[in-house]
Amino acid sequence: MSDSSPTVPHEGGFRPDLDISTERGGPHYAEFSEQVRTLMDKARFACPTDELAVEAIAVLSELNAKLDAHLVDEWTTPAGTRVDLPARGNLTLPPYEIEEATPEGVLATVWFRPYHLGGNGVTHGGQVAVAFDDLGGMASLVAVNGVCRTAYLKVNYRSLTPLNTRLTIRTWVERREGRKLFVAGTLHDGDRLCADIESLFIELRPGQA
Ligand SMILES: CCCCCCCC/C=C\CCCCCCCC(=O)SCCNC(=O)CCNC(=O)[C@H](O)C(C)(C)COP(=O)(O)OP(=O)(O)OC[C@H]1O[C@@H](n2cnc3c(N)ncnc32)[C@H](O)[C@@H]1OP(=O)(O)O
Repeated sequence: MSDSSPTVPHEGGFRPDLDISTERGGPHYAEFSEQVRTLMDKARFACPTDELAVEAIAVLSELNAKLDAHLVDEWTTPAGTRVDLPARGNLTLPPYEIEEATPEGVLATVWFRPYHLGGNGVTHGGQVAVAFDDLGGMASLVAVNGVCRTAYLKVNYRSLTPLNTRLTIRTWVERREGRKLFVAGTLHDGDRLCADIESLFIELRPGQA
C-alpha cells in the first residue's frame, strides 16, 4: 500500500487504508520517541538556571530546525501509525499497550508519566479522558470495522489516578443503535476503580469528514 502518494483518496476524517508499518522512522525511532517523552517529563519538573535555559533553547532550536526538513503528513508520520510502539507511537497520548482488541472490547495497560501531572502528584483528569477517548474509539472501530467519532464522553472520576503506575483500562461497546455506539470503560489501579466512562461514538458514513 502506498503511504505518501498524493493520489491516495482521502476517505473522510480518517483513512480506511492506512499504511501500518513498524519500520517507519527507522530502527531508532522508538528510542527517539522515548527521549522526547523524557524531555517532556524533565521540562515539566525542571527549574533550570537561566544559563541552562539558554543552552536548552540553542540545542532544541537547532534540533527543531533539523526536524523541519523531515516533516511528513499525518498519514505517514510514524507518530500514530507505529503500532509496535506504546499508543501507536503517538506522543500526545498517554502511553498504552494493547493486551486484547476484539469486537467484545479492548483491554490495555496504560501508564501516565510525570508530564501527565494534574496536581498533588496524580494524573490530570483530561489525560485520563484522552486515554478513554482513544481506546473507546478503538473499541468502536474494532466492533464495527469502521471509523467512528466521539459524540460525547462523560468521565466519572471515582478515585485518584496515580502517575508512573501500570493501570488496567478496558473499553467496550455496550449497546449499538445503528451508527450509534454506546461505549463503556473502566480504569483500574489493581482492584481500585480510578475512573469509568459513559460515551457515544458515531460510525462515520463513507467519505464523512
Ligand atoms: C490513526 C490510525 C493509525 C492506525 C492505527 C489503527 C488502529 C486504530 C486504533 C484506534 C483508533 C483511533 C481512535 C481515535 C479515537 C479518537 C476519537 C476522537 O477523538 S474524534 C474527535 C472528537 N469528536 C469530534 O470532533 C466529533 C465532532 N462531531 C461530529 O463530527 C458529528 O457531530 C458526529 C460525527 C459525532 C455526528 O454527526 P453526524 O452528522 O454523522 O450524525 P448525526 O445525525 O448528527 O447523529 C447521529 C445520531 O447520533 C446522535 N447524536 C449525535 N451527537 C450526539 C450527542 N452529542 N449526544 C447525544 N446524541 C448524539 C444524533 O441525535 C443521531 O441520533 P438519531 O440517529 O437521530 O437517533
